[in-house]
Amino acid sequence: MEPKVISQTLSTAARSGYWKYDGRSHFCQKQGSGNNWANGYSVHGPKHKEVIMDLVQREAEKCDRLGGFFTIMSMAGGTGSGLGAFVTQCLRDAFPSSFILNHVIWPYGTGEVIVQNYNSVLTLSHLYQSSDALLVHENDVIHKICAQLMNIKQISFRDVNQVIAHQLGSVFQPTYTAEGGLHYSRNPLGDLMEMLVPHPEFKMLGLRNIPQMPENFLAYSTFSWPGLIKHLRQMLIANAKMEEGIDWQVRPPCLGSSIPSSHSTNKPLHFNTSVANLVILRGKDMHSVDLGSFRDPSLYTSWLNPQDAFNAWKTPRSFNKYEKSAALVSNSQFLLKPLDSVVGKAWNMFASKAYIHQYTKFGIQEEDFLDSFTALEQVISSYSNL
Ligand SMILES: Nc1nc2c(ncn2[C@@H]2O[C@H](COP(=O)(O)OP(=O)(O)OP(=O)(O)O)[C@@H](O)[C@H]2O)c(=O)[nH]1
Repeated sequence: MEPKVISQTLSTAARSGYWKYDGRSHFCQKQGSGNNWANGYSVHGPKHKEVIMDLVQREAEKCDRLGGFFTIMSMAGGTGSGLGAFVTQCLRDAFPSSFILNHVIWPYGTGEVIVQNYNSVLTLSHLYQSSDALLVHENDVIHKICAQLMNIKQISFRDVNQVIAHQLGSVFQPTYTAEGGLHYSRNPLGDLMEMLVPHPEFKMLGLRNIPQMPENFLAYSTFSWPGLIKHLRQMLIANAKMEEGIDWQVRPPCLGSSIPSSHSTNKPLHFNTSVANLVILRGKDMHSVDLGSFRDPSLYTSWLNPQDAFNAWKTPRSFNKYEKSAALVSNSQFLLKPLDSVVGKAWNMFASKAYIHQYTKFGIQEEDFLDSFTALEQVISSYSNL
């Protein structure tokens, strides 16, 4: 929201020499939302709706074919979270048949904004109503990747953002989306939703990729597809966010029992059950890769046909100097623990009515909080019962 931040972003893009923002395509105000969701959602949102939506409309009209909207926002502050949730709702109203994917930055677990759990609960519950899917990046996880895989000593947001950008690029750079296809997808957002979001109750998407290492290590490393796929699959089922420290003991539950898996009590602890998965392979010989291990029905919930639950996109073009690389977007139980923790912490604060007056003064009532808690408890319960 702040002019300094916006002008820095504009000039960084222009300086890159690769691309720049249209000089008129930005919006800022003198002040942000003071880490208050209600301020962003109930004050800044309605006040600036017209200007913001005019800017969006102008961009949309430039498109021959509008694929949809991809928003980038944090949950812990007031602007990304509150204004972001408000704008997402406006997009849904103004473009009812367009795809909306919200890229959401999950705050560090500790030491940031005191009301971050309130802001996160309000953001998630509102996005769950108006968005098609939420692609989540946890700052703690990316920070760990910077430290352990990228060998960065003093980690800044710039480093964190570079890893996030790499991961997003590994999904959204052009690929062939049809089996054996030779045409790049023209509708990546739509294809992504079609493959990963088969039910509106399950909208949480997570992203993992392999390999990830400092650029100067690449010249000395070789990778085999079977090795990469084996690691990526174990990262999925053991819910490891990076290739280091994977728990190799985690195994899929045995199938063949007569009890439907959703009612099964014998699921191994820590096994990460999926609704759907999408693997994206980039680099040479990708056509020969055997992805059978991702088609294993025991990885998935019982209510979806396993054949529909797994898809792969491929391209022979290597990505970002990696000769071979694989990314996995999954709709799975990966976020259950962090979600449960955020909701639990927010609930404890709410029970003692801490800081609630900061929200009621901008028109967000206690009932709004209760509705948000209920909505997210439902999401937690749905994912738990996969
Ligand atoms: N990954 C990443 N996270 C960021 C970055 N900047 C801020 N955050 C996270 O965003 C949260 C804070 O929200 P901000 O985005 O700074 O706040 P805002 O949306 O501008 O809202 P106000 O400051 O209240 O106007 C914290 O969880 C930060 O860790 C960034 O450049 N990269």
